[in-house]
Amino acid sequence: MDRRKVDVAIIGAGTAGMGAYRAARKHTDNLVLIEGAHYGTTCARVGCMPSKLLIAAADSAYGMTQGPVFGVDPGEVRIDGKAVLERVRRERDRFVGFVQETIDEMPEAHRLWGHARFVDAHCLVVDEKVEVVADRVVLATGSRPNIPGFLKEAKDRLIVNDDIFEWAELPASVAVFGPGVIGLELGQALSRLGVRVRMFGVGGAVGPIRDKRIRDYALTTFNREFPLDPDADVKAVVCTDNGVAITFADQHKDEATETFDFILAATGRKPNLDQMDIQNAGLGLDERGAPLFNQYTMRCGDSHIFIAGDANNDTPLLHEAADEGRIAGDNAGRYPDVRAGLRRTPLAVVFTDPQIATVGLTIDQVDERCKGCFAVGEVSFEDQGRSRVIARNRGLLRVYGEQGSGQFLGAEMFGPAAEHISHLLAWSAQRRMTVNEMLDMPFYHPVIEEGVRTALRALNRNLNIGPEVITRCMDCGPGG
Ligand SMILES: Cc1cc2nc3c(=O)[nH]c(=O)nc-3n(C[C@H](O)[C@H](O)[C@H](O)COP(=O)(O)OP(=O)(O)OC[C@H]3O[C@@H](n4cnc5c(N)ncnc54)[C@H](O)[C@@H]3O)c2cc1C
Ligand SMILES: NC(=O)c1ccc[n+]([C@@H]2O[C@H](COP(=O)([O-])OP(=O)(O)OC[C@H]3O[C@@H](n4cnc5c(N)ncnc54)[C@H](O)[C@@H]3O)[C@@H](O)[C@H]2O)c1
Repeated sequence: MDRRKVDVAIIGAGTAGMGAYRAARKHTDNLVLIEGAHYGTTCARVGCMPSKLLIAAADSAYGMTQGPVFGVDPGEVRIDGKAVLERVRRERDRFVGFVQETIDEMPEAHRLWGHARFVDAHCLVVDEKVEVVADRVVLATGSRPNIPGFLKEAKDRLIVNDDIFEWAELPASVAVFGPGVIGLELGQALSRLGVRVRMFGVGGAVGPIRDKRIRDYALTTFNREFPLDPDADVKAVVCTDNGVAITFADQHKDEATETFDFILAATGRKPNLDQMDIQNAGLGLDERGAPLFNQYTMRCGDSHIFIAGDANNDTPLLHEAADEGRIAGDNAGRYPDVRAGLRRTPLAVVFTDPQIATVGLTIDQVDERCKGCFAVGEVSFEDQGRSRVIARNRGLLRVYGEQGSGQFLGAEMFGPAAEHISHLLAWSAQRRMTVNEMLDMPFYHPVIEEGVRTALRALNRNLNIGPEVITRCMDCGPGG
């Protein structure tokens, strides 16, 4: 077996691993980036980018059906599934190509191909061919779909997100298990592209929404497009000659059986730590077998091992993976002089229509932090001026603030332009702005952000800081 001795070994060449590599390289040239399956990153290959490309096609199809609202008749809308999927792949391959170029620019000695596992805390074996003895290690192994056992009854009709982007044609029907982020994004997109979709959940959750009023609004809205039961009673999943038959209790609690071409498992993801003999690394593990780590240094206990990205299952989002990779790589490089890195205000966006966004603390976290002394401001987008003008007037925004200080702490939104509005709100939260300070900022007319001002004014009033809110106030133009 070949043997290599390095200062830093990074396992996984995804977003977190590549970020860790760049940061560690500022400290040492004796390092290696180990990849066992694909270069290109989950984000570009099968995650953020191809999913958003599919959603863009679905948005376009849906937008055409909305033409008559404005008196514009697009004629018959025909969806060419083959062309839709070809564009998804073509653009996806461009993004993957950019990542591959970055990998190609790395010195060959810094790249090692193969699956890594721990022999002991410093020794890794890669594909049983190379032994890597590393002074420090970064774990950036990402995650993969977590599929409940009963779905495996669907056999070759069971798919995960990766498979959709390889389809040559759109199927006629898909049952989606898991109305989480992936299920909602891909399920709604398929539905808008003409695929019959039914969605099954457990426990009542809808995406990442924690605020009950927003969850209920979103559930009603999605159910206008496709059936979504967030707490479904599924009795059987059986593979037949015609597809996969699912027997479930319908909305009247009667037993119904419906057959689909495929089942999409979107039931959460699990870290890729289970096939690498992590127990040999000598780390403190939680009840699920994942290493305990510090969120600011990414260090596992007081060890020489750091963990970043989806592998630590903390906040499995792209920008967090990038930040965590950079912090982990920098600390692995500078070890033992470990430093705390910048962690940003929580921000997540789900690219459904309307979009879902979560910012800062959830309503339960606000309640806990303020010991009940907080208030909520709300706006409905149904009568909001700009939203009505462009016929995107669906949704709710709820903003949370602390009594006394008047500090803005967080928000949840299901509504138009949430991807943009959530940034304004997250930036305000990170700057620790008060609601008054946010209301001092300029608001143009007529824009969707005027709805944010309405919610903030309501919040200020409910905090007993601002004046009584005037219903349909015309000072700033109609529909604010
Ligand atoms: C369908 C979908 C849509 C998404 N959309 C968004 C979005 O819109 N916005 C957003 O912020 N996030 C989104 N995400 C989440 C985002 O893609 C991930 O948080 C991010 O890609 C994680 O990066 P990572 O570096 O941790 O993992 P990865 O990019 O998965 O990299 C991990 C790498 O480690 C390798 N590896 C694993 N084990 C070993 C081993 N033992 N030895 C060697 N190599 C190994 C793997 O092969 C892989 O290449 C989406 C995810 C999915 C699945
Ligand atoms: N726009 C984005 O930022 C984006 C998009 C896609 C994915 N992601 C990231 O990827 C992560 C994983 O996404 P995900 O959608 O797989 O996970 P998730 O945790 O968001 O959703 C999983 C859903 O499956 C449900 N579920 C679990 N077991 C089930 C069962 N047996 N039957 C039916 N439903 C079941 C859960 O209740 C939950 O609603 C997300 O947490 C997110 O961080 C982000």
